[in-house]
Amino acid sequence: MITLHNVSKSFIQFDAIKSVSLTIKRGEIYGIIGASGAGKSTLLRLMNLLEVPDKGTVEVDGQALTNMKGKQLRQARQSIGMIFQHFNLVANKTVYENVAVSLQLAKIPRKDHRSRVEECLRFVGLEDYLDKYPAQLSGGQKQRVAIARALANNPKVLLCDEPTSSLDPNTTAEILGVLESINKRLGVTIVIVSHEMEVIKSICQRVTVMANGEVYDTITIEPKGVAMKDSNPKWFVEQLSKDGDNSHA
Ligand SMILES: Nc1ncnc2c1ncn2[C@@H]1O[C@H](COP(=O)(O)OP(=O)(O)OP(=O)(O)O)[C@@H](O)[C@H]1O
Repeated sequence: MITLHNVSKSFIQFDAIKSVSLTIKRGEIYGIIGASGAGKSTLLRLMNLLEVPDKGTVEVDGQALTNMKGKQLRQARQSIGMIFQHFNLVANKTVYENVAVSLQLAKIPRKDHRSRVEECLRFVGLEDYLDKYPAQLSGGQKQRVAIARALANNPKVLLCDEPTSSLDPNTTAEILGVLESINKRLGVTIVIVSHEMEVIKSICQRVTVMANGEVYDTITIEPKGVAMKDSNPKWFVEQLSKDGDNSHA
């Protein structure tokens, strides 16, 4: 579903991503973990070309994004939703308007907005919050609105950049539940960047460990979060074996 081939990205002489190749399968919930500055967010943003790679190719759902520009790229991006740690809602727009922004950008006729916005808000359990403003919502509710906005154009992929890092443990579990149901009920492939082992263990089927802009390893996680070692990266296995631990990678 997502294939990166020898992708590199530098910022002013700093090599943030160094020739990374990976493949994410259709229907997976896939994690990216690593220490601060390892390149996790940059790697995620390369998957929808929010960051343009200096070298290498990015393919999503059979489409080579790295060969596209302008309108064609904007259209391809509509099948890739994204959510962020700080939600990125527009403060002076209502919940309804925040979700409808996605439909406006996709040039969906206005007459079709209401039913689609309501459907997406129902999916995340916020159908009664249409007229509220972001400041009137809890962190978890804000993230639900951001998820509804990301779902509005029926994406095939949802990219999540530290989606629960601003939330308390209970709200984190709720949001992970929403992401799981998007994956199961809607068949959306999900990629989650997180520095929290608990998040990765509880929801992901595979995880790539990033270190210094490179893939350190890719691990399969069994149901219930037990590591099934494709190989034996000591650091990662140590982290996985820490029970109920919230320590940062
Ligand atoms: N736009 C940019 N301009 C310059 N340097 C950047 C830019 N974006 C990222 N970097 C640098 O690239 C490296 C990787 O950043 P990235 O945000 O991908 O790491 P990360 O693993 O997500 O870290 P964190 O967990 O702290 O968010 C860092 O050293 C960062 O300072």
